[in-house]
Amino acid sequence: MSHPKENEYVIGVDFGTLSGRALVVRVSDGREMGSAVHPYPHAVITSALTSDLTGNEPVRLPVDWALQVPQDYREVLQQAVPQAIAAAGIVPDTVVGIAVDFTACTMIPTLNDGTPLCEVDGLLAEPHAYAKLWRHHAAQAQADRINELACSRNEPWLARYGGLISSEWEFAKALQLLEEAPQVYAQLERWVEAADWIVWELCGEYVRNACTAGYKGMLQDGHYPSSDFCAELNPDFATFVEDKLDQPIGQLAGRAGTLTSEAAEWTGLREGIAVAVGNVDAHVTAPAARAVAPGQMVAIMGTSTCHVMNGAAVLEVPGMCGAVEGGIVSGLWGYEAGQSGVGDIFAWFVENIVPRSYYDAAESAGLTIHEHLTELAKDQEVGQHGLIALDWHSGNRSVLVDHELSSVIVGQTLATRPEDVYRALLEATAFGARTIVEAFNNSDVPVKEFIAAGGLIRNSFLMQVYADILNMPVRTIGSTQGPALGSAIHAAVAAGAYPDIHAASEAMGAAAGIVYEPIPYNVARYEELFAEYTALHDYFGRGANTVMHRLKRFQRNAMERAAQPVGAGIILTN
Ligand SMILES: Nc1ncnc2c1ncn2[C@@H]1O[C@H](COP(=O)(O)OP(=O)(O)O)[C@@H](O)[C@H]1O
Ligand SMILES: O=C(CO)[C@H](O)[C@H](O)COP(=O)(O)O
Repeated sequence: MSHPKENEYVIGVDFGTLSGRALVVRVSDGREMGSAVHPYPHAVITSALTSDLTGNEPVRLPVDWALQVPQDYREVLQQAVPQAIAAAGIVPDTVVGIAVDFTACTMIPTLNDGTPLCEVDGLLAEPHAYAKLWRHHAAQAQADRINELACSRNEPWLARYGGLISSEWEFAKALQLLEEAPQVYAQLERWVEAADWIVWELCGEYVRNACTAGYKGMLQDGHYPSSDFCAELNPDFATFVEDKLDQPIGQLAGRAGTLTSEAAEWTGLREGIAVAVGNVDAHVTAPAARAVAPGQMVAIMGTSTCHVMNGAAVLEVPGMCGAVEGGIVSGLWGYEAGQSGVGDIFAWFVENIVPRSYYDAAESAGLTIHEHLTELAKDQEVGQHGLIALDWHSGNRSVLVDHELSSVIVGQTLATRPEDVYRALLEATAFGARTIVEAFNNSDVPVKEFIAAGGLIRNSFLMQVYADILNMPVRTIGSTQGPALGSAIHAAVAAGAYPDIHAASEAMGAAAGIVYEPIPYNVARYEELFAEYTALHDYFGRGANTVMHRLKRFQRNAMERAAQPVGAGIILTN
């Protein structure tokens, strides 16, 4: 290990849901020098593959699909990295390492050389050949079967996932691919996490990171679910692990390889610099927040929220996403839980429900629509809007692990205004977070601190609502670039500038941000509303009323009917 020099830099690249952000960071002290963002040209594809992709007619997608285009990820390296270097005003040759973090579980089907199937002749118009984004929720039927079988066979790994695995993950998505498009599955050679694919693009080496392999690929104690288990799911799935998934594992902050000449050309960086093993946008943020000790829960609040926390031992937390040894930092058990929709819910509301007049008023006040609605809602008494909402617009990842669930807002009247609903939605996400924190506390994995990172920390009213509903202080991270900074810290270790992630986090982690203390008056009132939230949560989420599941089935069938020519006489099941 060499001592970090004053004029050495690293780059962290955070691949989010809609864009990739590159951040240049000084190795010696973590100073953020400059950054740039590149939005993915195709964003998230949910309704149809357009003709620019298929080269022919558009191809409609069924309900709950969410695809992305891998070429958009390459563009982030080609655009955002050089722009960040220019913004930082540094000499590119002083960059000693690069690391990336990605949304997960975002899966790319590829050939053995890493070529995404959607770039292979004959597969351009095949939806299953594209990247399936983390929030592709169309594999719930496969996830249900995986859960039922694992439970009936008493599979030892199931407890490591709180008793249920999610439709967002590697096995459920792969099984969907096999069962809906066997001809594409036959061409699939590697089933690759996007985090590892982009590292492969950078250094020419396919190294599977320990984080996604553990949380999303069900790798526990060195083993994946057995071929026997996979065969019982579907005989053609028996050799999935050995044929398409298994790959040498790289530990977090390790070096995957060095920058290739092609990637050096794309990024403007020096060939041969260290490329770190890939990581997940949530987990990578813990060192950036200097929150790697057991009991420090970091909530990365953006389009969704992930909750990550270290623990000294492994215990079962019902409905958690997973517990993985070394899943956040080596030497500790990393726990993860999550809410599939948070900022996404607020975005849905402002894009679909808020009237034009509110946009005009926001513009006149020089505010974003979110800021305007927050201003209108923030001085209400707790409960004044008369509403309770469930935060399930994108399903429920924890603690129910069910993406067939949807939202409900109780209490609307003719007097209900947009700001009332907006506030109820903010509160709903905080109630969802409290449900998760309580699941940990009740399982002897106590949450001692709650640290918020991600884009939503800019909303101070929202942070106060979380403090009041959780009844614990909420500390924000003193950086607006938590994941990218976390990646940069990993790059510094991979480049040999620090001996391990603890030392690098200490030297380069962000300063503490604002601490929001709970306000006792609000806490008392939110207690009552949380009891109402929990009653609704259990009623719709734990089987007393399965209307949400039935509505999803109606919707799927109706969509299929709508896609058929009139009089086609199709038979649908429910
Ligand atoms: N002032 C605000 N209050 C609440 N939500 C906001 C506000 N401004 C933006 N958002 C939401 O934040 C989300 C973006 O968060 P961000 O962390 O930037 O993205 P990502 O999760 O892709 O990294 C969007 O879903 C948007 O709806
Ligand atoms: O599940 C995840 C990590 O395990 C996803 O990466 C995350 O939910 C998506 O992140 P973001 O909301 O920041 O785009």
